[in-house]
Amino acid sequence: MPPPGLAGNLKEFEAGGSGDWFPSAEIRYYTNVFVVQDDKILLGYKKRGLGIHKYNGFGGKVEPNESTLDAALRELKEEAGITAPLTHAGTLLFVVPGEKWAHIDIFRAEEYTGVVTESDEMRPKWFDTTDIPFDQMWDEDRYWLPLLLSKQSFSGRADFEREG
Ligand SMILES: CNc1ncnc2c1ncn2[C@@H]1O[C@H](COP(=O)(O)OP(=O)(O)OP(=O)(O)O)[C@@H](O)[C@H]1O
Repeated sequence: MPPPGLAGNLKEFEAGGSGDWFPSAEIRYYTNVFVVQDDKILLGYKKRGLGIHKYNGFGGKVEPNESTLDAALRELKEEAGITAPLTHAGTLLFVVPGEKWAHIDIFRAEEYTGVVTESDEMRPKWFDTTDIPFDQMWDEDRYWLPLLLSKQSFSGRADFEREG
């Protein structure tokens, strides 16, 4: 069974839905971009804000009147200083009690232009794909990042308890 709220149910989901699977919650849209070249993956060490002190792809909130792809390109440029042709890799939904739901579109790039540059928000670092620092990443990344690396499209939902 597909994760609730995904796989074709987006229209009902956005409308607030009904029944057990669709508690009324506002949704916030995010992007996340991973550059993969040969056996290396580019991650960023988050210096401030949501996910501080974790490694992640480059991304952020989709602004009003901006497409998800445009948002992904903008954040990649702002946070890592590069531009890249992006392929949609998967979609994730994160649910935290009492917070807006986070809908994250994840992209993969295999080439880029520009010079990888540290920003106020992110310190970029290349890792071997066999040595990804999952213990310094969001807990659920270990489940779907291997799918991104093997180019299998994915969708998933993770429900978190509140910190503490
Ligand atoms: C809960 N599980 C999660 N697992 C993995 N990644 C997660 C995540 N929850 C959020 N993310 C990512 O974290 C970044 C936050 O971005 P965030 O700094 O808030 O956005 P933005 O750059 O717009 O911030 P400013 O408002 O400019 O500070 C963004 O890439 C988003 O995709």
